[in-house]
Amino acid sequence: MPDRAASGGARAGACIRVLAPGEPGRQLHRAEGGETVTDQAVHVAPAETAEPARNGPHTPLLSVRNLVQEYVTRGPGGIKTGVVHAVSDVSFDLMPGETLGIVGETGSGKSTLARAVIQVETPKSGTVRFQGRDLVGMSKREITKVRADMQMVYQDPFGSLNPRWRVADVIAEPLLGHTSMTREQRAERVDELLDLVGLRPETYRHRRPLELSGGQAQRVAIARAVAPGPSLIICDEATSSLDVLIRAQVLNLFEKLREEFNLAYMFIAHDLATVKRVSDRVAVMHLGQLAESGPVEQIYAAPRHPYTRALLDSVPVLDTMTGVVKRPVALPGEPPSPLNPPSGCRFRTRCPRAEDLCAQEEPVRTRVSDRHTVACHFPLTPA
Ligand SMILES: Nc1ncnc2c1ncn2[C@@H]1O[C@H](COP(=O)(O)OP(=O)(O)OP(=O)(O)O)[C@@H](O)[C@H]1O
Repeated sequence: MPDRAASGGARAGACIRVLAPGEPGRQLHRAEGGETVTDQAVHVAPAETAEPARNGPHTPLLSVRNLVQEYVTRGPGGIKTGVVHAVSDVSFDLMPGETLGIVGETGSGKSTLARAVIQVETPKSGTVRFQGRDLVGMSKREITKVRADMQMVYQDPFGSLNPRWRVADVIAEPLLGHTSMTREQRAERVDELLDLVGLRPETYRHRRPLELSGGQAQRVAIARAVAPGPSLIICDEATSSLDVLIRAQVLNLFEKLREEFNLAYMFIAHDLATVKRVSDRVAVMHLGQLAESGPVEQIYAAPRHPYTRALLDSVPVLDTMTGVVKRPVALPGEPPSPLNPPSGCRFRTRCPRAEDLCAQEEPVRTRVSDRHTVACHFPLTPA
């Protein structure tokens, strides 16, 4: 569905000058005509994990390797009671302009992965190479600079917008590092950004966040995220709290930004239909691990991991040919505790295909086709 509100303001082919803090003069060009993407170097990923983008260069924008994040739980007196294995040995690549959907049940580690990637939290181990540089262990100052290129949009826009500030100040804040920009230039930039996300500058620039609807506030959060000219936006349930119509508009907006600026997204969501709609590739997380990853059409049409199959079966699907709604099948049992994951395969206690081997050995991620990997001793055979 075309998003008139969102598309109305953008001037096709124009060049919105959105600058990263500390990078005077840097410009983010619309990608139209195969134009500029970023001004940073990118590195070549190891051959075993590099996955070609649909139309892009063969060098990842983001390369995550063996990422581990754990939380120590403590009881009375600060005594250690356990370790939550929130993210365990996760590796993936993300190409410029690509959207990687990340799905999984609640508690499977999606948000922890996002926080570790953007370095809101330092991971226990592993590497996060972004534009060729490992972010893990960087100083706070360096990370702040990198964040201009890697932005996050959260589920609750009101939580990330200062309620006392006017919309114009909220969006202008990431631009304040540009001492070379005058106040007038910043104001002009804010109006361009409001225009870009489909909000009339004259109507919205002076409002405060609490005077906005949820959809409008999310657009402001997106304008703020886009302001410094990022090449990656991490969306953590960014459309989950929006009603269906507004969600469609915001998804269209993400798509428009991607087309115009060659933006890449990590798109975390529970809603499998939304992930299917926006993603090029999908990574399926189960209890902190990647159970399966691959091109969206393969994951949805022919999943190879029994967990992915069960996730897909757990949502009602309308057969558009017959008009019949396929009844959902609940995922078997409760997810095991990340405090004490099962030995071997972490899904085995709920898996209909589990055999002795599954308790003894952890399955390694295996490539089942060109860009499709699965971590299962007994993967499903494609129909
Ligand atoms: N700061 C923390 N301290 C202790 N445990 C944590 C912390 N943050 C997350 N966890 C635990 O880590 C696991 C992964 O949580 P996470 O929020 O990443 O999952 P999720 O897939 O994003 O879930 P949801 O879809 O509900 O947001 C959960 O068991 C959670 O309780």
